[in-house]
Amino acid sequence: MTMSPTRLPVATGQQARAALWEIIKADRYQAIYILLLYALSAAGAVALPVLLGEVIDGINAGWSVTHVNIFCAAIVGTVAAQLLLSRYGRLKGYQFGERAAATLRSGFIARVLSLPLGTVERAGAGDLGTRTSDNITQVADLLRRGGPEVVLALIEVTVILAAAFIVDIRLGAVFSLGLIPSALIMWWFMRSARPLFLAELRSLSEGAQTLSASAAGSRTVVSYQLQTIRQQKGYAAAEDLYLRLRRVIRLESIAFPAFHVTFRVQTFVLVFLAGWWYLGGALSIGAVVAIAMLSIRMNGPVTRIFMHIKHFQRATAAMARLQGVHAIEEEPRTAQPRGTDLRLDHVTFGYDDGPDVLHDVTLHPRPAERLVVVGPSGAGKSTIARLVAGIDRPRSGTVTIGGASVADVPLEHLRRHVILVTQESYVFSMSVRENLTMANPEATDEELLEALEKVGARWLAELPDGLDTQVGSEQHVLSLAEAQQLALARVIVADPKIVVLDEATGGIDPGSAGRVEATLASALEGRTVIAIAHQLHAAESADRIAVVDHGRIAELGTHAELVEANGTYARLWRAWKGDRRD
Ligand SMILES: Nc1ncnc2c1ncn2[C@@H]1O[C@H](COP(=O)(O)OP(=O)(O)OP(=O)(O)O)[C@@H](O)[C@H]1O
Repeated sequence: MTMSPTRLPVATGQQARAALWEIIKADRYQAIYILLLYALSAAGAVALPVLLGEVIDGINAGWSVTHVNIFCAAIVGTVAAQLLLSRYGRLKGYQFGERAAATLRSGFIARVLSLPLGTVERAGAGDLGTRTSDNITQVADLLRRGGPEVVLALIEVTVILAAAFIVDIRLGAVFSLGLIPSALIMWWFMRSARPLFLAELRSLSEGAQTLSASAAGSRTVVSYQLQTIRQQKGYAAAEDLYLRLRRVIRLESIAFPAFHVTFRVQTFVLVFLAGWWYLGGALSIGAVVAIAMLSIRMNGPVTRIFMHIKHFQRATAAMARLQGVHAIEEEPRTAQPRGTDLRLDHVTFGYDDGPDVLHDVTLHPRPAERLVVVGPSGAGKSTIARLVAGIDRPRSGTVTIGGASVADVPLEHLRRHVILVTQESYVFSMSVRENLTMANPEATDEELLEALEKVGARWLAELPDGLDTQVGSEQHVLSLAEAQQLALARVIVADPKIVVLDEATGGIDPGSAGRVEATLASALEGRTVIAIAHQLHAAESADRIAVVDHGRIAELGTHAELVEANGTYARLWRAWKGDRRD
């Protein structure tokens, strides 16, 4: 279990904004159409005060009733059209946002799936989990709601200012200048909030990481009595998140009131000036009413912009985390194996910057042999399995299949020949059939049933819809043992040349595990099987046994040879036999 993951990178704000812009640009014709709709709707909205001002001035100037009625009908028509346009524009805006969010989501998932497996694994479930859930949701919300709202609001602001200039050029100028302090506060808030939001998101992901690591490794936590340490780590993560959130709230509690006060002051100054000029005879009463209504109307879009800026900043911080995965170096996998001969030669390996955990390991599993790897906990058995499966790459030495470095073989090619089954069997939320055919879409129902039979999955008979039963976390939940049987059946269906079983029957009760392994062994007859085992029941029947100790192959031979040699294996064997007799 890895308790301290290697963080995935985070892109800069500029890269995040550029990536957002690219997503929007991909649907630019729709974007322009929506902008036009917004502009028309905003123009309709500001036409109301301007027309009303005209009517008031017209009444003062002695317009006829018909004249006034025509103007009033025009006002009603404008309001109705504006309402329809704004509804339709919003609908289009949200649809645009949904499409953009879908592009973002699928792009991110595709990128994560193309990353080196070791990198994804070591990033930890918390980091990846928050990126794929919270962070994507934040950006998607911006694209589908916040973004269209801010654009609409900006257009409204521009149109209101333009209308103010039309009503009276001096008032238009005062109105525009009066917005500068509010704009400066907005700018200051944006600059100060971004690092705080980034820190908040990082803290959130680390909290999630701490929780998921404790949950995933709960058995280790309990057996090593680590509950208090893990609990303290959880409290520390929660405390850190609390402090980060407080900083954000403190900033908001300064910026929001400051913004509202400056905005109110400018409205007051504007209306005061308009009144003053009216009293001095420099402005008509219609213009005063129009400017007062425009300044009241300005409150809506400006407040919306300010409210959404917070979401915009949080979303760009989230986008920076999503874009971060693009900064990870690609490992081009282009090697083409000739055959499936597997070899580990003088392999040395260590995790990240840590010390070597494998030293000069040389192992040549023979075609179709069943090689059981045993050894004490932490000796390096699973690490060998990961190297054979191409998840990690050796620091020195080579792991090859058909002469090509395993870590350089394209994954879709490698998975046809080498499959690793670990104790953590994942059940996909789909039918039992789909869970199996993902390994071989051409497999028939008979082959699937046969595979399930071979791994002892008798529970299938009890499922309401047999192979069509939907399984997974939100459907029919399979137990750990059932999930492992499903994973093993998937291997039989995939029919690869090399199978690496890393404690693959660990979740099945010891009585059944031996039986499942025996049937599995016959099902995998003719394949090279490397089985990593804590229990030695499978060792006796293996073709050869490799004993790993302190990252080295300490012994290699048949059961009889190793018992005869009276070394580590013989000791383990005697202890295991003894335990069994007790
Ligand atoms: N992701 C990781 N990051 C850092 N060190 C790791 C990681 N995984 C394993 N190690 C270390 O590498 C060494 C070998 O671990 P490995 O899991 O291969 O041993 P193992 O023989 O399979 O043990 P077990 O039987 O307990 O699973 C151990 O010292 C372990 O702490």
